[in-house]
Amino acid sequence: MKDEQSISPSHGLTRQMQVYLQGLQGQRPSLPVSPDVLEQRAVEQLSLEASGYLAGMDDTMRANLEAFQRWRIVPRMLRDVSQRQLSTSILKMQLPVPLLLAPIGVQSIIHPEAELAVARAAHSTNVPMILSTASSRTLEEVALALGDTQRWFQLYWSKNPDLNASFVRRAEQAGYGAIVVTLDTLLLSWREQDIQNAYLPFLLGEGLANYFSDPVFRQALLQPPEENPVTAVRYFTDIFLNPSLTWEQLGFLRQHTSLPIFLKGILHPDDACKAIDIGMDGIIVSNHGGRQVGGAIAALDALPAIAQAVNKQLPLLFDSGIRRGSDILKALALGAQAVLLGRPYIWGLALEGEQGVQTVLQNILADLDLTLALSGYSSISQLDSSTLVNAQPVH
Ligand SMILES: Cc1cc2nc3c(=O)[nH]c(=O)nc-3n(C[C@H](O)[C@H](O)[C@H](O)COP(=O)(O)O)c2cc1C
Ligand SMILES: CC(C)CC(=O)C(=O)O
Repeated sequence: MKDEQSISPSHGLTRQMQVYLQGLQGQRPSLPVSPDVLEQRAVEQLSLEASGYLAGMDDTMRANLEAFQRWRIVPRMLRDVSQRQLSTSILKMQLPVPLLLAPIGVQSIIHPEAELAVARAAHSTNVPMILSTASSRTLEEVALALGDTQRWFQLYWSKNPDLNASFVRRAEQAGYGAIVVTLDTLLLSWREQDIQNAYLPFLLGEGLANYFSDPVFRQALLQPPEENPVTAVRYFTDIFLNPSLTWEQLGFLRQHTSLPIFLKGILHPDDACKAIDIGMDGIIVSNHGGRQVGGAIAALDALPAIAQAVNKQLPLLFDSGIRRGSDILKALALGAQAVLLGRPYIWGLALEGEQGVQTVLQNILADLDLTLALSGYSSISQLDSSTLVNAQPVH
């Protein structure tokens, strides 16, 4: 059972009233409601190094946000929207809302409770969490904090096949319901701020909890990471980057798990078709929040052609640039079945820990619920390309 914070069908109205009633008692929301102000406040709170790492790269990130601005919702009137349906199902998984928490590594640089705070907020709101391989807490600890909340495990495919198999085995044992293989980070991009700050958290041993706790990883070392962290970090850097990975090798994963496999980082329709051909279970259209290829296509701009190519043959998810309810609605209208929320929940974590993540989730879902209703839809399943118009800016 979830607590009273979990999302109900009339969540938008309930949340709005709750905030206004608190206002009557002289209480304003402590966390900024506007995503822009939220980001700004989080940046002020974090060290230069952590905020630079979180930001990543500017150019593609800006393109992601601009792409959302070009699509506009065309609201329809008088269609009885008193009951709203936000739930969806992906393969055999029932999602209460079309939203999951994107895998974000190294959360210890943001807040001391890191992924545990996020997991507790995911649990109280009943929003599924995708845990990064590069988490600061082990996948088993996070599973415990999540309780019965749905969880998926994101896999960074290292050069050590036994380690990859071990991660997948551990994820299965800890109740993760899907494996998300991230394809766009086989090398780290040229991140100007991190290079300027001479900062890479992994070199300081941050974000390596799953590695340091893994029997295969430990076996490859002469001394355990607790005794010789420098060598352990060096071994991590030796195996993490894996630019020789090819489509053929994905078959290895199939042999090692019966869990559904999602590929994250697809931006070309031909790659989406390849994923179908080799028997993958789902696709996440994403440009990693603009953090990997500077000058890349905005993820939202890639979505319509991929949705057309996939033609509902497998579930299509989306991330990169989701900031408010209308963004979720737009991505669903363009063919995504659900979206992943990235940085906004981390800004909440930076400012107010578990409570901050919970508030960010409640706000964006309230916004989605109200935007859906005001646009004339009683269910997210009614959204399609006719919901939107592409309004190119006039120069
Ligand atoms: C600080 C940071 C760390 C991330 N770490 C991972 C990761 O470990 N694995 C992964 O697949 N994606 C990672 N991502 C990418 C997110 O999963 C997601 O694709 C991206 O944040 C979505 O864009 P948005 O932040 O604009 O919503 C990371 C993103 C950020 C901001
Ligand atoms: C390099 C990863 C371990 C973390 C990540 O995906 C990111 O920083 O974007």
